[in-house]
This record gives sequence, C-alpha cells and structure tokens, in this order.
Amino acid sequence: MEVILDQKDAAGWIYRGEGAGNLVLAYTGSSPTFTGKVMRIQKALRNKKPKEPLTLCANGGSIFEKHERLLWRDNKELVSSSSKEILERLYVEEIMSPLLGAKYVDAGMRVRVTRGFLDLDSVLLLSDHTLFPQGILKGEPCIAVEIKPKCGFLPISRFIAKQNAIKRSTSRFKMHQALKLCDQEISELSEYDPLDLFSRSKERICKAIKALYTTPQNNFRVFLNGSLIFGGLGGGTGRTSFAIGEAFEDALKCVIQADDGLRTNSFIQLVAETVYQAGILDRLLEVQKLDNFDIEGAIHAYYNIISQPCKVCRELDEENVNLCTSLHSIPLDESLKIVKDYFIAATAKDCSLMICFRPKHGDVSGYYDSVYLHSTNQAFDYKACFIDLDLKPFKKMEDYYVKDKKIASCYLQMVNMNQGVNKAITTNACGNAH
Ligand SMILES: O=P(O)(O)O[C@@H]1[C@@H](OP(=O)(O)O)[C@H](OP(=O)(O)O)[C@H](O)[C@H](OP(=O)(O)O)[C@H]1OP(=O)(O)O
Ligand SMILES: Nc1ncnc2c1ncn2[C@@H]1O[C@H](COP(=O)(O)OP(=O)(O)OP(=O)(O)O)[C@@H](O)[C@H]1O
Ligand SMILES: [Zn+2]
Repeated sequence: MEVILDQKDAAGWIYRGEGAGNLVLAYTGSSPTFTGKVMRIQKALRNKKPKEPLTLCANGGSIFEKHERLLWRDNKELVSSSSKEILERLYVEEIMSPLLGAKYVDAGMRVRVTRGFLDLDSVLLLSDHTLFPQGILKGEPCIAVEIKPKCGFLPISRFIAKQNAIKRSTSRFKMHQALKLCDQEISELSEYDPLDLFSRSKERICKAIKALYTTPQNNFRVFLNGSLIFGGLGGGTGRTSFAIGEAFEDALKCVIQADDGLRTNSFIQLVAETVYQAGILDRLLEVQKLDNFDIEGAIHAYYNIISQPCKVCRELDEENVNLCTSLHSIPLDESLKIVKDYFIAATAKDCSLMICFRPKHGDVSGYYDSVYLHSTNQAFDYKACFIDLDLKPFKKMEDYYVKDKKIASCYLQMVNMNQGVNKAITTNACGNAH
C-alpha cells in the first residue's frame, strides 16, 4: 500500500538536524508506519510556491541539464529522473550502494505528501540510523556516533602542479582548516586528520576519534536514544570544554558501565575498535580514490565534455600546460569516465558514517555484528550506515578547481608566515586577532 503523508501525520515530527542542503526531521509519534524513520527535506525545494511543479520537467522530462545527461548516459533511469528527489534516491541506489555495499546504504523511500502536511509533493523517508529498529529489544539504550570523515588519502596524480606539491603530503582536511580559519568559519584548527582515521592502524584510528571528540566541528556528533548529546546541532561546534566533557561523561552513564571519569575514554575506544574491526571505511576509501586524476587533471576532461576552450590550460605555465594539453586529445568516453568518477568520489568525500550501538546481553549470536569493549567488559551490537550520499551538481566543477587552489595556497601562506600551522593559531596568518 502506498504511504501518503497527510495532515493527520504532521504531529510527532521533530527537528533532528540539517546541513547546507537538507533539513532532517525525526519521528517521535505513535504511528507504526513512521516509527524509527526520519524525513529528509531538500531546503531549496521547501520554498517553492504551491502552484509551482516540484518536478522540474525541463530537458524532455529529465532534471539533468545537457552535459549531465551525457555524463550519466549509461544509467538510463538516472538520466530520465523527473525530480531532484527521484534522482537523489536513484543515485544512492544505483551508483553509491553497489560501491559501498548495500548493507551500509539506505536509499530510503520517496513518499507522497498532501498539501495539508507540507508544501511539497513528496519527501524522502529514511530509517533513523541513530536507533535500532523498534520492537526488537524495547527499552534498551541506543548510542549512535556520526562521523563526517572527509577525504582519507593523499593524491598522487601527475597532473598536480609543482606549486601545489604540498597536496601530496598534507591532507586536504588539514589544509582546508587554514582557509576556514582565515574565513572565520572556525575559531581554531581541528586536531583531527582523516589520514589517521583511514589508516587501518588501531592506534591511529583511536587518535582520530580522540581528536574528533576534542575538536568536533561538523565532523562528530553523538546521539543517545535519538537525541543529540554531543556535537553541534545543525552545524559545527568549537573545542570541547570541561563542562561539555563532564555533561557527556554523565550522559554515557546508561550505556557504558565504568566509573566517573572513565566512560568517555571507553566510548572513544568502543568507536575506534568498531571502525577498526568492521573495516567500514576501507570501502569508502576505495570509492574516494576513484578521484585518481585529482581536480587538476579532471578539470581538463570537464572542458572536453562541455566542448569549451579550457580556461585552466590558458593559465598554466609551460611545464604544466604540456602535460595537461595531452588530456584534451583523449576520447570523449575517457573524459566522461574521469569526470563521472570524480563526482562519485566527491560524494564519498562528503558523506557521513553513522554507527549505532546497544548493549548486548547474553551470549546469543544475533542478527547484528558485535564488538567487545575490554575496558568495561561489555559487548555491544552495532550497525553502521552511510548517510548524505548526494550527487554533486555538474556545474560545481569549476568551483572545485578554484577552491582547491585557494586551499593549497592559503595553507602554504600560513606555513610560510608562521613556520608551522600551530604557531599560526595564535598569530593568525590573516591578521585577525583570536
Ligand atoms: O568542499 P568541502 O570539502 O568543503 O565540502 C563541503 C562541505 O564542507 P565541509 O565538510 O565543512 O568542509 C559542506 O558542509 P557544511 O555545509 O560546511 O557543513 C557541504 O557538505 C558541501 O556539500 P553540498 O554543497 O551541501 O553538497 C561540501 O561541498 P562538496 O565539496 O562536497 O561539494
Ligand atoms: N537517516 C538518518 N538517520 C538519523 N539522522 C540523520 C539521518 N540523515 C540525516 N540525519 C541527521 O541530519 C543531519 C543533516 O542531514 P544531511 O547530512 O543529510 O544534510 P545535508 O544538508 O545533506 O548535509 P551537508 O551540508 O553535509 O551536505 C545529519 O548530520 C544527521 O545528524
Ligand atoms: Zn586544459
């Protein structure tokens, strides 16, 4: 039976979180149809006038513009998507799920809504990944961690210009921190480095989780029974203060059986052990690595696809231009593959991972994977899922190139001025007092 959200279903949906593009509401009502679900609403679509069609049927019914249709031409269903929501769902199901593993991906269900419910035609219903499906073990506490890992590898593409060689030895996340600090998007540098989280070394994974706890920004959140208990709601947050740390330690009481002062460490160990043991990030890393030309190579393939003179080659020095010009004589199919892989990798570099835990009782082997926490002698069931696997707009390619240059040069500037980013925190390379 088709699910339709009606005015009578409007009660019980509460704010769960948001990003740049979407608003997420969680269900707390009593309807079994929506129990354990969240609703994901695209912000841009929310503001459409009632009479305006939600399905953007330009381009013969496809929501894609000309070049996007070319890019994704091997996937007929995707190309013929008539609304952004249909497209997003299909992209997750058809492209990301096979790459990341269906076990870790939830494409969700598109549900029609009546005008009395929301000023929309349809929304996406997803499982609430901060919870275990209801009814299995009622009354058990559920603790979930959300990690936005970002890019976990250093690029090795030969198309990286000499002046950007720093990209080969410093993670993009770390370099981006310098730009964010300059732009006052953050007030201090994160201690987190994705290279640790993706390292496959238990010690480095643990170091990464500790760093995320210390400086969560928009990369780390914790939920208890669906409510946020750590991290920023609807955005980032600064360094963890003593008071926040104490409140978190206290909130962990009902899940981690340890004395005061020891629970947070145990929780960090639990998350690190799970990331290490489950190998969840290994696949994500492989998908991120589909970007093997780096933006400095992929941008040339982009100009091939849009059949326009390459704005980048125009500005390169002689040494770089010779190498990059070669990319303008490759077959169209090759250009399409380079750019398509770049976009798939971009999704994988921007998604988040949710891992939900509940204490396990008895020795029974269950449906879920489990992890053992030595420090407290406790076993937990866990389930993991990637969220926010959105397709990035094709027209963002030029922005990606510009931002990449800006990130590398801002970082270098900071290093040069201060001989080390840490020193830059206090003197702030942008000249702003902090
Ligand atoms: O470019 P980045 O690495 O800053 O990633 C953007 C994210 O920034 P952050 O993780 O804070 O660095 C950014 O996150 P915030 O809005 O800063 O929380 C978005 O996720 C953005 O994607 P989209 O435009 O919403 O599709 C992201 O843009 P894409 O690069 O993934 O297109
Ligand atoms: N299926 C889910 N279950 C539980 N919580 C979720 C789910 N999907 C999203 N959330 C929560 O809502 C927040 C915003 O969702 P999401 O990341 O999809 O938004 P976005 O606008 O795409 O973000 P971004 O700006 O990073 O692209 C998440 O950070 C997470 O806390
Ligand atoms: Zn070029």
